[in-house]
Amino acid sequence: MSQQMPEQAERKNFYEAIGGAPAIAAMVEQFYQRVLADPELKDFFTGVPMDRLRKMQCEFFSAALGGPELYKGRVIAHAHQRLPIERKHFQRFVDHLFETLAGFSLSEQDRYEIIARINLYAEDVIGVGADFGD
Ligand code: HEM
Repeated sequence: MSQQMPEQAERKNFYEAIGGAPAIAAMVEQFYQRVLADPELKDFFTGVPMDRLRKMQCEFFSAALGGPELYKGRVIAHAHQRLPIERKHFQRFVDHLFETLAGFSLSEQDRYEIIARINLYAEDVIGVGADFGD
């Protein structure tokens, strides 16, 4: 095989691509500025200690993007189980993440791949405490 795809052949380490721990911290900071400025989302965070949440999110994103930090927070489903988060809230949250990532050294494809990873948690976050339908 003469053709190789060095970056695509293995699961890409986005943690390195984005610029490691300092970039993750800056990204999380900018991300929550957006989330807390969103009238559809900000009320979810009333009374939440944001310093702890930012720290937890730094750990979470580092781990999710292939970095060395361990996520030491609660299981994602447990952390959100009392919150009435609907799909539309989740979508806005992810849209803010996508927009925030645009300010970092990632291609558009990288950003879509990161969003795809984060979307894996949708069912853990949405509706656990909101929708007892059927
Ligand atoms: C994939 C999407 C999401 C991920 C990966 C995520 C991740 C996290 C993490 C790591 C924590 C900290 C857990 C801990 O304190 O141990 C947390 C807490 C929290 N998240 Fe999310 N989250 C997501 C979506 C959302 C959405 C859509 C909302 C609301 C619109 C939301 C609202 C909150 C709130 C209010 C807390 C604090 C809960 C508390 O301290 O009781 N999250 N989330």
